[in-house]
Amino acid sequence: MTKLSVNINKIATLRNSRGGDVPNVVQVAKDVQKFGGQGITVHPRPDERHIRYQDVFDLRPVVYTEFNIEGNPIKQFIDLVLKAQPEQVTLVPDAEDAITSNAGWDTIKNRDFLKEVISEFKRNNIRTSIFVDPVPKMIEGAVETGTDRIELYTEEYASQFAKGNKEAVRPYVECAELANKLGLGINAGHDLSLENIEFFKRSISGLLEVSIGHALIAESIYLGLENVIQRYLKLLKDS
Ligand SMILES: CC(=O)[C@@H](O)[C@H](O)COP(=O)(O)O
Ligand SMILES: NCC(=O)COP(=O)(O)O
Repeated sequence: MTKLSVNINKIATLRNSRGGDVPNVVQVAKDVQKFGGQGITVHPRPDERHIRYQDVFDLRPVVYTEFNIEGNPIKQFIDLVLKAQPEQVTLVPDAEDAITSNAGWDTIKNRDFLKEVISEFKRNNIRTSIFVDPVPKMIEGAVETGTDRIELYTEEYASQFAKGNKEAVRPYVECAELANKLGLGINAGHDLSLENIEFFKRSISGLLEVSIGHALIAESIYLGLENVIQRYLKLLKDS
């Protein structure tokens, strides 16, 4: 089964653009779950340009599905996650000034650092996932860090798929086979959409979870949030 975790960063972006509390991120998280979303993802960034650290604490009591907090494990982020106790933390090596996440971890260079941070989260019963490019060496390196899961960075797949290049899924298929063999759980995310999700899901064996935000919220403008979530759930069904 592949779970749909809805990333609500963009709801916070919209709210922050006016300085008030519309739309209310807590209400949206409740509605996402009511509409069938199987998880809520947030990616608080140090400048709090969308999800604020306080949002994480406000969301914690209402997220009864699976709370996934993503981010670069700087001290402030580690403290936040340990306090909020989500079901999953996803570590992403994004620079502070990056518009959005734009690369996976070099799991070889950062092995010792990742090992230390991951063991701290695992000691606190928080499942760990690390964001990686679909490169076999990085998957092998991920095992060494002790992480429970990897999140495959799907930007390249999404941009190639939009150009009609379905072959772009191949490195993901190979890395998923390797991850399955090595006992790593597989998540995926970034730029997944109603257009490209079905082919990805059908291609990747053992895909446990996708986190989708930007496209899902954009699609909801035309189709409505409940309808869009239902469409994703249908496309993610095991055949
Ligand atoms: C980790 C990842 O893939 C990102 O898509 C991210 O979580 C989205 O963050 P922004 O909403 O800040 O672009
Ligand atoms: N981990 C990826 C995520 O949460 C959502 O990414 P996107 O759909 O906003 O690109």
